[in-house]
Amino acid sequence: MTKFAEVLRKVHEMEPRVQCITNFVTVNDCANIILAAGGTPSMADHIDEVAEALSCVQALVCNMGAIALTDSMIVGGKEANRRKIPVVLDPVAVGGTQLRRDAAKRLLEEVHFTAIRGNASEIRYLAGQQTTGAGVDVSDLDAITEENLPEAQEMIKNLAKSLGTVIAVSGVIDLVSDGERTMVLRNGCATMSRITGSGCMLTSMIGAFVGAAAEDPFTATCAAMAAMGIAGEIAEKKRIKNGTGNATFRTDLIDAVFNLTEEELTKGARYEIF
Ligand SMILES: Nc1ncnc2c1ncn2[C@@H]1O[C@H](COP(=O)(O)OP(=O)(O)O)[C@@H](O)[C@H]1O
Ligand SMILES: Cc1ncsc1CCOP(=O)(O)O
Ligand SMILES: [Mg+2]
Repeated sequence: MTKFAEVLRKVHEMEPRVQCITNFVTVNDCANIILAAGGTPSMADHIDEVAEALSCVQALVCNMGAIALTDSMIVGGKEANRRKIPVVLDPVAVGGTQLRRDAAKRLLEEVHFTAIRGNASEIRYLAGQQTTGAGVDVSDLDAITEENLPEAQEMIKNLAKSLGTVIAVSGVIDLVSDGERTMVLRNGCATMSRITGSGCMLTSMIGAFVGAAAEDPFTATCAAMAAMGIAGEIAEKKRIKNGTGNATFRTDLIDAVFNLTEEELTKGARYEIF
């Protein structure tokens, strides 16, 4: 069995509780994907309860889609740091508005994140690059391609080093780096970008995986990226077979995570490590 399978087994055995401060667009999907992966979600996000609620969780996920809850994320993130609970950030549309740029600056100054997962526009913005972000989605100009892969690998490696965190970029090609190791993953399918929430769900799953395998957040993040991509491929096969659309795909994606076996994860993961 691979290390990915070991991480999945830990998630199933530990059933980590993952607290999410997240947006109202995809909150239900985030809760269900954590359950599908074997964890337990807690959506406590009020500033007056967020720190106290952390007393019984294994990971905190801060999703900037909930931009009005930035203060809750800072209070919760600091308390999680104090308790040595991993914190994962999803920098939704981070370069898009001044409010989000300021929020990201505050979050990165005040909270140490174990992992940050975004699309290429979001991660390139955090790396200080000029971006052409299209709201919550990646812009074509920022996307990671076979042509710009060496540059993108260098970019996330440097960002991971400078922030002391695991950086994960999702898209057609996924990349993960902790500043030393960098993994390129090639799972998933285009329909994943035709539902809202695949990114938020992935970040929530990283929360569950990092919560269960806190000793190796790089491998835990890679395992979550591979698991989500393979689940997307399983859901896509069903969609093509049954002629269904994006609404059923969303349900099938969650089902595929629920039913994902260690063997499927081991055999299905397409990755290279650098
Ligand atoms: N065209 C694609 N081909 C393969 N996988 C994709 C594609 N678009 C998105 N994904 C997958 O969908 C998930 C969400 O990624 P992404 O769409 O980049 O996030 P976001 O919704 O935050 O922009 C990831 O698992 C990613 O690998
Ligand atoms: C549409 C939208 N608007 C604010 S948050 C959000 C959800 C973004 O979800 P994802 O990045 O997972 O598609
Ligand atoms: Mg997103």
